[in-house]
Amino acid sequence: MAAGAAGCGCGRRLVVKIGSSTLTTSESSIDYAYLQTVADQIACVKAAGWKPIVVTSAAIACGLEALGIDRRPKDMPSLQAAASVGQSALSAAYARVFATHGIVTSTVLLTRRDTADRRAYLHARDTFDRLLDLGVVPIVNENDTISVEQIRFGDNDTLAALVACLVEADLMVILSDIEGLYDANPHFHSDAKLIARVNAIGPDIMAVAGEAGTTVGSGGMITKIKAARVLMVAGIPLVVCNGRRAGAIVDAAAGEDVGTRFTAVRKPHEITPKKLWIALGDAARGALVVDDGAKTALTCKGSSLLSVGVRAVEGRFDAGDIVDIKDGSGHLFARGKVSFASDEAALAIGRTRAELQANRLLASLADKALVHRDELVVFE
Ligand SMILES: Nc1ncnc2c1ncn2[C@@H]1O[C@H](COP(=O)(O)OP(=O)(O)O)[C@@H](O)[C@H]1O
Ligand SMILES: N[C@@H](CCC(=O)OP(=O)(O)O)C(=O)O
Repeated sequence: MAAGAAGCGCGRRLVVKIGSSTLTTSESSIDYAYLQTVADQIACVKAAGWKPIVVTSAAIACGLEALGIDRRPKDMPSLQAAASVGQSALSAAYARVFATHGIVTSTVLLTRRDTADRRAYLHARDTFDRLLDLGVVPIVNENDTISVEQIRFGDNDTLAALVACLVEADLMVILSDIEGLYDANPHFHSDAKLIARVNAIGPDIMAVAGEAGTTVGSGGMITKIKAARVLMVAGIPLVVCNGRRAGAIVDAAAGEDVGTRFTAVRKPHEITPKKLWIALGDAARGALVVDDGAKTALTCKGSSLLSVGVRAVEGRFDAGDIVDIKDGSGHLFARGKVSFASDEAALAIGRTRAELQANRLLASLADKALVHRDELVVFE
């Protein structure tokens, strides 16, 4: 890291996500010396004008350490209890390392539900705005202690992407235990090569990230790619790099070549709070498989998805649920809020508007798009 390499951030917003596997030692306890180096770097980019937010994992690891539990339990109440113990220790550790630079930190614990409706979303955004105005470095984690399956993100890559979109960040950096995205998991493929830049996420990129991550972390590379997919829609660059590399945050903020940089080449689509919720906020209840014509209409023309271009309906869902939208080869390229329940959709697919109108049972579906473009997020 060169002196002054952080460049002038000029009030630009930076979200730094630190994964469990990076923040913990091989014994799964918090690496406090490492945490200090993170604070040193964040103080450096802050001094250069950036407004940083840290999304941190490892409350559970921290709690297990404090409770003297060696093996990570599998049941939710034990994990939630560990998170409850660990989160305060984690917050205190961050407060301590940042205090050495005279920086005040705050704790922000979020669940999916906190961003589910526009009001909650705006409240969260106002709080971040005020904290950043006050010069505070917010330390964000999922509220693991109260999050149950339906309202939890589970991994912090998704949470960090949500925070980055919420605050309209200028850059997000994921500090992981690996140099970046490789063309195969290097833990299993010794000849795997680092991919320095990704400009589009197609089936090829999804395929290389398919294998599971470490036992400490919960996301692996696939959740980072999914986060990148949403950030690309929002026009926010993402760097995934090795958090143990000296000066990683400073170099990533300065735009130097470090790890894998994901950038959207096309003009970013507008990502509204509603679209962000569709992209990240809720698990998909099913999927629609579309033909090539429908894919082109969605990706190139910004059209709504009409029944006529849908080839198959997967899973059971109600009107208003979130569904994945895949092409004929199974590649997920969009998500949306569906206007019909799965049984209605199964009857309507492949039919034109005129055919729906002519059918007494299906006529009520003729005037609605299966997924309206205002409720559709296209990743390509
Ligand atoms: N193509 C790939 N390139 C790099 N890492 C990969 C790839 N596929 C799977 N992985 C796995 O993802 C891991 C990083 O994810 P994870 O362990 O969840 O870390 P974190 O705690 O930083 O989120 C790597 O250590 C590696 O095992
Ligand atoms: N919220 C959890 C961390 C979840 C987690 O491990 O996420 P990740 O680092 O993205 O694999 C915790 O603080 O323990």
